[in-house]
Amino acid sequence: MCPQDEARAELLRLRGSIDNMDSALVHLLAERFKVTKRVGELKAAAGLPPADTEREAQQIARLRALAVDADLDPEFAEKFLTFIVTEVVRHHERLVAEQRE
Ligand SMILES: C=C(O[C@@H]1C=C(C(=O)O)C=C[C@H]1O)C(=O)O
Repeated sequence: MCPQDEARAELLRLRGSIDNMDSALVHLLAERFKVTKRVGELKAAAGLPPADTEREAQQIARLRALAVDADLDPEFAEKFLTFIVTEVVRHHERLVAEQRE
């Protein structure tokens, strides 16, 4: 096999692995959002605030430490978590608004 064909074959293998991990991420996120939906419903029913910044600070500190151990950029880990949590809190706020309607 010529070097380009070898590179193409390796590229295909690597992309297969990337696709598997992207699938796992989507499934993990779907499960996480199912659980946070239950948390949102629980909080809305109990009159608790949609966001909990103390809990978020703990999660950020924990994920940053995990990222360092895993050789992942902790800034990226924090941005990724913040992106997800922002969306979760938006869902929770919508639940409260719907309850008021
Ligand atoms: C899920 C919760 O609600 C919000 C969303 C969080 C999350 O997505 O991890 C964390 C804290 C809260 O701001 C919670 O309070 O646990």
